Amino acid sequence: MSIEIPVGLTELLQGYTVEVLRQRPPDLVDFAVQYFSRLQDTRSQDGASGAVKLGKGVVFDGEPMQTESNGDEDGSDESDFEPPPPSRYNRRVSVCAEAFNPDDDDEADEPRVVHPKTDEQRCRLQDACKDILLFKTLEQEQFSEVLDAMFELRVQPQEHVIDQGDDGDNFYVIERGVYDIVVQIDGAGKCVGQYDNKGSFGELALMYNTPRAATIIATQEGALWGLDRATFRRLIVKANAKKRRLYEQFVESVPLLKSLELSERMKIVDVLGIKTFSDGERIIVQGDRADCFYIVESGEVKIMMKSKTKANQEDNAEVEITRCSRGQYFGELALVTNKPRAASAYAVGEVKCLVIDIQAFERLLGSCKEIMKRNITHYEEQLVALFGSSMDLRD
Ligand SMILES: Nc1ncnc2c1ncn2[C@@H]1O[C@@H]2COP(=O)(O)O[C@H]2[C@H]1O
Ligand SMILES: Nc1ncnc2c1ncn2[C@@H]1O[C@@H]2COP(=O)(O)O[C@H]2[C@H]1O
Repeated sequence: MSIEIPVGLTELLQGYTVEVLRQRPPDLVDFAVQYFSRLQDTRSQDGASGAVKLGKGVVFDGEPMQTESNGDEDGSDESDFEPPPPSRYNRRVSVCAEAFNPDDDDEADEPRVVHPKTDEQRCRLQDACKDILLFKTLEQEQFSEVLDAMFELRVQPQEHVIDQGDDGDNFYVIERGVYDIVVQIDGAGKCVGQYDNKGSFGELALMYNTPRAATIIATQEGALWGLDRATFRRLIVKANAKKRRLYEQFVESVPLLKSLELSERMKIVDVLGIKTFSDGERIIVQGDRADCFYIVESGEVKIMMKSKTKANQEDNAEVEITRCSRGQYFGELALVTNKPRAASAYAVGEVKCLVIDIQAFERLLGSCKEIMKRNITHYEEQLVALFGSSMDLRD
């Protein structure tokens, strides 16, 4: 007997499930009542009759729905659609309303945003974006769309690029400059980190429809590339939905992450990038400054350290310390101790790693640091066994 699934049922339940995972309400039934009542209210406000439009309308932590115009009314041609760069001084003032619904196909109809660039600008933009983890899971065509939509902006010392609590307007990629990350803790602003001439910020408010989670202040004159909220949601959030499907299960199986809540693991999936390395490629260089953390998804990684024995020190020989395979992590030590990389890492055969940047590591893996710290003792024992002398790996 074949069962016919009513049109809209999958989307309806998916929307509800995503909200549950996002908000983790204590009572699922109460939450369902609230969710579906709001959905119905939104539908009647919209005068919607047939298919249920999920996601865009149901908000629990904000105000009623505010849909973005698709800008198509004037019938303008995609290719000559050229909006002015969204202004940082002209922020959305209401709490943004779209719920997290990456599978909403309607966004595919929104006009493509294009900010024309000179060859010189495009070169600088490509260089700034080459290591941005959130872009690593985009198809080539989507990545080109993102680059087309980005716009350049200059910032002055002490300028606030983002203020905590504001609505999210843009995502930013750093071309140059140093930026403090300031978070309000117990009523006082605390600098919790810094971006130093690379990286990106401003993704959280756009991904989860939440107010900005930190204030970002330029400490010197700098240059940024902005990506508007609509393009970010249409391309990056959508690619993230695919990433969740691909990596959720794997991330569940990583021993280090077992102690985290499901929603925390999903947040890790949302911000991670995927990098592949060919046989023999150096992934980490001993002595370098650290800016990310790795989990092996496939293949094997060889950890090598410059020898500490006198005889070998002269020819600077590297000694193999250990290998990491699927589900194991490396590159955490320098992030935990604030020291340079303690060893080098090389791909053995083709290797695929999940990569998490230092800011996301600090924000999302804080509670795993104890496990990592305990492992340092094991590292020290390994080094004693290999080199015959102890080494101080701690901060
Ligand atoms: N510890 C942190 N807490 C919150 N946001 C952070 C932190 N470190 C970096 N950020 C970035 O600061 C940004 C502020 O705006 P968003 O909340 O949109 O996205 C945030 C992150 O990209
Ligand atoms: N015995 C060891 N000593 C130091 N690093 C090790 C050892 N075994 C594995 N590693 C990994 O090698 C990585 C090199 O970069 P990090 O210092 O950031 O983090 C290090 C650890 O993750």
